[in-house]
Amino acid sequence: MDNSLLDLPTLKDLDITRRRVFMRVDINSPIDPETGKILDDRRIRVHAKYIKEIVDKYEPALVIGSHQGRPGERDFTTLEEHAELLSKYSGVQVKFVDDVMGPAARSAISELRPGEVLLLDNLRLVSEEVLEGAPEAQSMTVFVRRLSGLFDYYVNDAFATAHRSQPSIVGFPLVLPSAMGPLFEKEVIAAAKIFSSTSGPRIFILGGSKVHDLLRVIENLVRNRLADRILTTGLLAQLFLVAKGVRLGDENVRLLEEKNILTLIPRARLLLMKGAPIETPVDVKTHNEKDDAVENVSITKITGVIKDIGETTLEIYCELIKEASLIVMRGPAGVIEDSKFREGTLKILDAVYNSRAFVVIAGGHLGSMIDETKVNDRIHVSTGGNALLLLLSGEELPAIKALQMSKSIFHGGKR
Ligand SMILES: Nc1ncnc2c1ncn2[C@@H]1O[C@H](COP(=O)(O)OP(=O)(O)O)[C@@H](O)[C@H]1O
Ligand SMILES: O=C(OP(=O)(O)O)[C@H](O)COP(=O)(O)O
Repeated sequence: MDNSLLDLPTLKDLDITRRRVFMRVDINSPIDPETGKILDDRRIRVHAKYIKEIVDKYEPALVIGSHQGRPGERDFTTLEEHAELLSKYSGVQVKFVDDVMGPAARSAISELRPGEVLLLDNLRLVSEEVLEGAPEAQSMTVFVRRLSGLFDYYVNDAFATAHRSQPSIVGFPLVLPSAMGPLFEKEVIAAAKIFSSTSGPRIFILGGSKVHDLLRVIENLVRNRLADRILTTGLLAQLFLVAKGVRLGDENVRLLEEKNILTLIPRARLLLMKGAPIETPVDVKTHNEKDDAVENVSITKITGVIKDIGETTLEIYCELIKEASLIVMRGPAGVIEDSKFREGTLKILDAVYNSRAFVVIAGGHLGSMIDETKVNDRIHVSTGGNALLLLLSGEELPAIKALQMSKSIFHGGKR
């Protein structure tokens, strides 16, 4: 990893005391698909602590923005509950406006006084925020042009979204003096130490549902020879099973098709043919919706919808985990929203806690499954998922590039 990351501008390089600040955070959280309520508020708790510190130290008029889910997905919600939880955990009253850049948001921002905090609604309610583009183009969006004039400074504390080249991440740094926030800084410092702290087998346990990002991570890991073993779980495992010629059954293939994952098969096959150290499950837990039955089946005899990795796979993966000196785990092994399919993730986490390895646990859903009492100096729990993995695997993250551009445009920043 590039050590120049540690030269990114920080809050010490700006003078935000009692000034107007727009801070991008990532309080994107797992959501109960039935009730729309937040299932786990770990990211909110972490950000609340830093928001309190910033308010106490600098008393800015602090406007916070975050996304939640993606349009069209069931976790795409408004941020009202997030504001309540931020207030509860920070002890600072966090106002909420159900608008992003319209008249209601702009007047709430203008009326905000030093020492007060306002949360805007889900930034992805603005269609421009969902599109990726170069920083120069994003700085010209209506979104950035409408809001930037209302602020003196921009702070990016959304490390977990640092891999998205979206306006709230890369647009504002080009038009406002900018810095990374305290959580972003902590994550970058921790990431810089990860590979230097180990020698010996490096095992990546990769799962969850964001398969496009993960395939890019795996390609980088393989190209840069950073992984000795990659244990796949979740929807990622299904991609590699299909790439190996395993028949998953119509229901599972349909889900992969809906998520546009089947288009990735040629790239997955190429990795396998190159001899990439990618392991796939030998059995899975399936759910049969007709009779609500849960079965543990071999991958040669799959019926029903795959919801978790199977028992034999767990035994093998847990055995392999014992060999590791570095473990990077990202994404749950199964559909953890349903308690019947949490076992794979929980048992792997247990093996990881009990290993001798230096451990990195990355991402929102996985973070929600950790047992905080097991976390010690050997275990780094990152708020970032794919952002951290892309950084570790050698990519330049758009958020970091934009902060570097900002530093050269505004010469470090003080206004
Ligand atoms: N076999 C599976 N089928 C469908 N979804 C899965 C499967 N395994 C895991 N998932 C889903 O992956 C999602 C979490 O993935 P992701 O967002 O990539 O993780 P994180 O938030 O930790 O970065 C969860 O909503 C979970 O239901
Ligand atoms: O949860 C996130 O990423 P992650 O699943 O890689 O941890 C971030 O909030 C980014 O969300 P996105 O992948 O919808 O851009």
